[in-house]
Amino acid sequence: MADVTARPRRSVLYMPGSNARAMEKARELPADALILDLEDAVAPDAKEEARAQVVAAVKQGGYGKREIVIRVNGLDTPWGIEDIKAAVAARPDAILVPKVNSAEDVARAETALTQAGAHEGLQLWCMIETPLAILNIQSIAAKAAEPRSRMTAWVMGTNDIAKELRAAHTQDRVPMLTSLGLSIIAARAYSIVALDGVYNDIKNEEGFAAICEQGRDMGFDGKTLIHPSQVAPCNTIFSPDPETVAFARKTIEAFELPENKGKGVLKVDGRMVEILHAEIAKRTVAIADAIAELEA
Ligand SMILES: CC(C)(COP(=O)(O)OP(=O)(O)OC[C@H]1O[C@@H](n2cnc3c(N)ncnc32)[C@H](O)[C@@H]1OP(=O)(O)O)[C@@H](O)C(=O)NCCC(=O)NCCSC(=O)C[C@H](O)C(=O)O
Ligand SMILES: [Mg+2]
Repeated sequence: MADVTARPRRSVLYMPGSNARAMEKARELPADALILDLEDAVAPDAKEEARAQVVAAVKQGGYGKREIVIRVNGLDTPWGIEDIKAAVAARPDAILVPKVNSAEDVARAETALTQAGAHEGLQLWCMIETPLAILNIQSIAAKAAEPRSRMTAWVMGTNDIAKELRAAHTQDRVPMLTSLGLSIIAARAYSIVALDGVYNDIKNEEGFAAICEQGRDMGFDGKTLIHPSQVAPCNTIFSPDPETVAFARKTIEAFELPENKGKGVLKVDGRMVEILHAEIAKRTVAIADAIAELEA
């Protein structure tokens, strides 16, 4: 699988697959990625109709450079396998499987994608949202290192985590930090993209910004969203700021100067930079360039 980790995923907007207007409106929204949901946002009676609508919307296209993800129902539900077959046939960028509990669940999802005729490059995204997933986090992550693995990204399901833990949704997210932290550590250890969970209080702009900053500072690549009003602030918060990008370019240039060849530590603008900072700088510049290209 090609390296897809430097692609911007600052803002990843969910919408119910039963909501045709939302899927239409999403063609105009500046979200980096869209999740067309067949799972929890769709009532049981509406599952088949939503599946048909999502497939039609993805086949119709018009989403530009936005990454298109279909969240299917769990493989143990009455809809899961049919969702996967229909979703694979629509050729999205990724299929998101909910409530992954173990490495075996990842293997089952990979097999289901293969049996459904998944195209080369189709990614598998997994929801991390159960206590078992947190307990099994390293073995789940290790599946990404297997040859031909499609698993590239994790999405934190903070509503389900709060439900399962009987934890409160507090603004500081203290009850959630163990789950978020372990997931980030495992994702980073196995080069998996990590996306933060949703913020339910749509009207609370200050609270949303604070929680975006917290997720960014923990290391998340971006955040999942539920409403168009959350897209622009989220893009801003998860974009590297211009000063950081300028300093990153200077750092890379400094290490490339002939007189600095072979050096492990330098001073740039009065700050110590080591080779590890040059590596961080390269990623910052790659993300900034990818954002510029996406927004061009
Ligand atoms: C939460 C909502 C039900 C609110 O809907 P509504 O009251 O219609 O909102 P607005 O009137 O403010 O909408 C204004 C316009 O924006 C469009 N809209 C709204 N939401 C979306 C969206 N998500 N994507 C695209 N467009 C959207 C409306 O159509 C209006 O458009 P216009 O006609 O031009 O005026 C609703 O926002 C919603 O359904 N949100 C997504 C809910 C969802 O998908 N939930 C599932 C994922 S969350 C989850 O399960 C995470 C995880 O599993 C976990 O465990 O945590
Ligand atoms: Mg969930």
